Parts: sequence; C-alpha cells; structure tokens
Amino acid sequence: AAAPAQAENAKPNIAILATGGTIASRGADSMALTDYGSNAGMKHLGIQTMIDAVPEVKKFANITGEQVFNVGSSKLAIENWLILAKRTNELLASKDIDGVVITHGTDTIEETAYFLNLVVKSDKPVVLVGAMRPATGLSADGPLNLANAVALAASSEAKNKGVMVCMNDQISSAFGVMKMNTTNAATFQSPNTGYLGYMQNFKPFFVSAPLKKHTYQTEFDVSDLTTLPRVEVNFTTLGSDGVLIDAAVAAGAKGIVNAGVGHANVPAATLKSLQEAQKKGVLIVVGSRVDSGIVTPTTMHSKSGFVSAMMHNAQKARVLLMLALTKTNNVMEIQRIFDEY
Ligand SMILES: NC(=O)C[C@H](N)C(=O)O
Repeated sequence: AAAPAQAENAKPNIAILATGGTIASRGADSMALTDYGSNAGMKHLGIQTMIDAVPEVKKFANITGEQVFNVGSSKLAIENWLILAKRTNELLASKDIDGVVITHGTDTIEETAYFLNLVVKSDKPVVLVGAMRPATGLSADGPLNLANAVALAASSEAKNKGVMVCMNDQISSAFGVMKMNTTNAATFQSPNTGYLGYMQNFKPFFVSAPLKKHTYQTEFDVSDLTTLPRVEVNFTTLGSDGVLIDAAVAAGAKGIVNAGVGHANVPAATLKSLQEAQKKGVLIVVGSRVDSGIVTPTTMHSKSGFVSAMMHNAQKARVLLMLALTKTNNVMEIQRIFDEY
C-alpha cells in the first residue's frame, strides 16, 4: 500500500473555491441556454456535485472543494471580494496547497480576476474558471473548462503568471482578459495583449507571460479591510452631460472613472462635471468606452489633474482606482499606479 500512497502525495494539492455562476447553473432542459439558474428559479449546484461530475480532475491533483458563495457573478459585492481574497491568501500561505481554482460567473470574472491579481500574495497559480452554458445544456462547457483549470493550476509552468482565467482551451491574464460576447463559449479575449497560452490535452502551452506587476509584486494589502472606497463609472455618449457624475459625487464617490469616447474625449458638460468633482477632492480617471488601445495623458488631462487610464478598460480601472485610493489621494502617485499595474 506504500507505493500508491506515495504517488497520491506526489500530486499537487489544489483547492477549488466555488462562488456560483453558469458553471454551477441548471436549466429546465437541455435547450435552455440563456434562461437558467436563478433567473429561471433553479437552484445552483454545490461544489461537491460539480467535482463528482468531473472525476478527471483527480488525475491532475488532490482536490479539496469549498463553497464560498453560490450566486450569479452579477450579484457579487465588494465584501465578497474581500472574503475571497482573504481565503485565497490563507490557502496559498499553507505549504499543503499548491494552487487555487476559483469557479465564478463569467459576467464579472474579469473584474474579480484583476482584483485578485492585485491583492493575492503568492506566486502559486490562481486560476478562475466559468462556463457559458449551464451544466444541463447541450454541449455544456463547464466540465472541460473545470478539468483544464485544475490541470493548469496543478502545472509548475503556471507559477508566477499572475491570476489567470482559463476557459475554452485559452489561458488569459487577469490584466488582459475581457468578456467580448454575451453568450458565445469563445467570449474571453484579450484585445490588448493576446492570450498567455492554450490548453491542449490538459497541458498548458504558454506563449507569453505578464510584464505588468501582479500578485506578490504589488503594494496593495486588503487583509485588514472590510470595504473599499466607492468608485463609480460614467459611460459617455454623443450629447451626454455630467448628470450621473454629479449624482456619483452626491452619493459619496471617492473616485470616478469616466469611460470617454475614443482617446478619452468628453462633451464640454461632462468635462465641467468632472472638473467640479475633482475640485471637491474626487479622484478622476479618464478612460475610454472603446475595448482596446491605450489612453495616455493629454494636455487637458494634466491641466485638469486627471489620471489617464492607460490600458485599463473602465471596469478594471475602477478596480485599480479603488485599491489605489486605499493607499493615496495623490494624482501623480495614482498615475504611477496606472502605469505599473
Ligand atoms: N456565463 C455566466 O457565468 C453568466 C452568469 N450570469 C454569471 O454568473 O456571471
């Protein structure tokens, strides 16, 4: 009996933290591909059921499963992030854990991945995974995605790559990844960076590695926090004004990310509201509603004391600004943070 026991021990130990999402969802029948989960009044699957449905994961690792939450990712809140980050850090600090897989709804997976990418204090693999079709749907993508995510987290090559999203045989960085299609299984793309790599036969084939600071390299620490500073996003359109910016300031926002048009351009009325907010001490980050490209500082940005979003889309700029505001209110310091992360 000694030999098999040793072989078991030789496998890495991977903890799966389950938070809900389509990967844990059921529909009324196999053809329910958009009406499922809590929207259809169906209860989510628990983590043990998900693991039992994919016994292949045990080929790559010794698995433990924990149900942290069980909701669609549109229902998650900042408090959920803090709980998830603390638990992930606790697990990774243990010599008995080699990596963490987090099952998550895809709607906000890019935000959670980027948040964890900035606050996890370890070089061990952290892989987020979801599904675009419910577990009951024809060609459900959850089981293969879960097996690939565990195989990736169990791989020594996945170390020191920052937090990753692994779905549809593609490995994405938390920094680059964006949901680009409402329903398609190939929804995750990284228009600015491309993929980190690909999964084939349950092995990672990396083609690049992140150069932006991540995980143990960052200056952010949420271990003692119970909330984050409020940051709102304003979406700019032709002829829009600053009414939602004024409302955000009135609601107590400490920061505003403005998703401008093109290279962060805004209507005159929006600019006025942003400048007024800035005078009241609200930190303004100017980004774009466009999915790819860089917003670099312009004369208007610097004159107004705005921070340029650089390569961050509006939702990721919000994550970074919330964390930046836990450290400083200084515009130059926050611009440095937007350059480095
Ligand atoms: N595909 C998904 O996971 C979508 C789901 N509504 C979510 O929890 O984000």
